[in-house]
Amino acid sequence: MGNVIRELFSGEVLYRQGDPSDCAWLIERGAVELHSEQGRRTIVHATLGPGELIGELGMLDGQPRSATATARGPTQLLAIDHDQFLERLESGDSIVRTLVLSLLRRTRSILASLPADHVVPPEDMVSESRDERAGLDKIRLEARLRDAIDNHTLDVRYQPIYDIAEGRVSGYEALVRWQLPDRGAVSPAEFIKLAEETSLIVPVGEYVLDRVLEVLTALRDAGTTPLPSIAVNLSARQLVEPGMASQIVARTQRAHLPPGALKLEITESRMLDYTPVAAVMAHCREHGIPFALDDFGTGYSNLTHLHKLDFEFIKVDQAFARHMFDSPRAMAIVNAIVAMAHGIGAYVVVEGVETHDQLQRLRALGVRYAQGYLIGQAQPASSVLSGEAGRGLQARASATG
Ligand SMILES: Nc1ncnc2c1ncn2[C@@H]1O[C@@H]2COP(=O)(O)O[C@H]2[C@H]1O
Repeated sequence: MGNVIRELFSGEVLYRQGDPSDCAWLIERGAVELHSEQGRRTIVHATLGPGELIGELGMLDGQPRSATATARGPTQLLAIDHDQFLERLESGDSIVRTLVLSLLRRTRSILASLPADHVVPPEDMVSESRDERAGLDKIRLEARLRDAIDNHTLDVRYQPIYDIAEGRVSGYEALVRWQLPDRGAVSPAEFIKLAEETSLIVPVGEYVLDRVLEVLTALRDAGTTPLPSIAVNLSARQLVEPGMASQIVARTQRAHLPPGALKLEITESRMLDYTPVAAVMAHCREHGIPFALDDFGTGYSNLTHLHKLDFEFIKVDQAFARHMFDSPRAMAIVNAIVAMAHGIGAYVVVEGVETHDQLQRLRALGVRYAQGYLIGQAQPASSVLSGEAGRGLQARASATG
């Protein structure tokens, strides 16, 4: 992945007519003039400004650049990745694909037949509908996400998980956070969903995995015993992405970590094809990587998952802990999940634990693990490394235990 954000000085050439096409660009600031040589004449086709795309023709059909692009004044551009765009086009509706490709062919033939002195005035080219603006915003966010991965500005935080039976923090869940200077926090739901639309989700997953393996390795090297486990969230879609599982296994083996140090939490927001997921899970498990089913009891995280796939941990959605005392039904459901989990040899982790009363009740129900604000919020790697992330809160959680 090259530079996602490109700054050009006035007069700098972005590319020349005839150059190979690798990506398109969104103009963020400044202006770009497009011109081509026809015989001895230089024809200026247009000068494009903020919010406009350039280079989309070559990106779409791989033909060489139809014109030379030169910055007029200091200009900032965002790269639109060729592979990601094509993945979207290929996974899109075949009717939309046909229309886009037909428009592309037609545009090329119109451009080829324009009189030599024809200049497209900028106002004729811009018609930003609401849909188009939403598309540009997505392009921007995606480009910045690629930039964040390249420049390591995604933040991984660690939320402690409390082992109720042993009375200590025994592990963490890694949670990825993304802060943009001009936008504030971008919710993981938004950027993970965006990344999942293309294979960009693979480098996001690898990024988090690498940070987690760094923390585990540092803890091990510092002689921390017992070594806490750290869980990484992956969607089943991510897990079956070609090469993902072998990458996970290879990286974990390279780190020489004991079995169980790295866990994977499967989050699911849609229906699954179980066979490939089961195969990948079996492969990881053989290499000492256990699995947790996340958000159990909501959305698509259902009994069929437990029937078809083998999980070592079931994470009960926080809604159940929250309503345990005001709803006997919620309490009965947690109870039933614990009984079921024991029946299939899995441990239960209840999320969203906020009070000592909840913790006490979960202990009485035989729940093994708790996670939530009572135990601790997500904290930086430095607190995990210093032991701080578990210690004080652990004392608090066990105070009434
Ligand atoms: N006549 C034109 N008016 C506006 N933009 C153009 C014109 N001709 C080419 N372009 C843009 O200039 C880009 C040059 O590289 P591409 O051929 O990849 O994609 C082209 C379009 O984005």
